[in-house]
Amino acid sequence: MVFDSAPPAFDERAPWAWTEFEARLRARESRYHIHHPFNGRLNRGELAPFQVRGWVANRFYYQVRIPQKDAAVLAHCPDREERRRWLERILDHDGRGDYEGSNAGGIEAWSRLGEATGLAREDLWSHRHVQPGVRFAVDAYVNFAAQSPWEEAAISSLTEMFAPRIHADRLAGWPSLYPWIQPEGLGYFRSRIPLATRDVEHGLEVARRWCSTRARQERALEILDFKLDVLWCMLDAIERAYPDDLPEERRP
Ligand SMILES: O=C(O)c1cc(C(=O)O)c2c(n1)C(=O)C(=O)c1cc(C(=O)O)[nH]c1-2
Repeated sequence: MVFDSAPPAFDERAPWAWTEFEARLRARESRYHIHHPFNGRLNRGELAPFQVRGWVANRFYYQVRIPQKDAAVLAHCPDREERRRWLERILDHDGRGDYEGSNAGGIEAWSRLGEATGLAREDLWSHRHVQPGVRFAVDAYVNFAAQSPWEEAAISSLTEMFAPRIHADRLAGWPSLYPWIQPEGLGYFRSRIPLATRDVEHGLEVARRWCSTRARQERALEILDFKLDVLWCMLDAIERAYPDDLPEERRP
């Protein structure tokens, strides 16, 4: 009996075929922050300017930490070709050359979004509006990448499978819903659609190669759930910080 209940010494289950595994990864879209109530209000144009500014200021903390997360991935990656590809992600955010024009990078583009919503540059860059829950969630993501095999960290970036739609929603809706936001500020969302698509292609290649057993495939789904929780917690904290009746003097 003891032998019957002991865990198997090795995983006897066959891995899912790639199409089945990929479909299971993609099905996690149902937990993406696109479905968070705060994102719903944001994209239906229901938020006041101070709530949009609160979202932009808090999300900026994610933006500035992403290249550090990607540097942690690089630090663990022993393969030169893979590092070359991954390095692009850091440059996409930190920029190339000067801080003007189309190569200025995602952080600079997000800071233009901040200015377009009326946030002072100093308010954005000082992170003075960043909520504890946002900081904890984002830092958890960076720490995960710092402590995991690079393939697992690559898999955690696969929430980007679902990001092109959320960026496209903003581009389609915001100009008429929030006419007070200068349209040049939306450049970040436009730039991310092709980059997210390229990143996901690479992330899926890594997942396909790394997840050669059912146990690793299940681990990948857990990792994706963790990252979905990071994004969801960020919006929970932002929603809580900026209720409709927030006193005037505490509004960003
Ligand atoms: O606006 C969004 O909803 C959203 C979501 C995500 C995501 O799914 O993690 C990213 C981004 N934007 C984004 O702009 C971005 O550069 C990015 C990088 C990563 C990552 O995990 O490496 N996710 C995301």
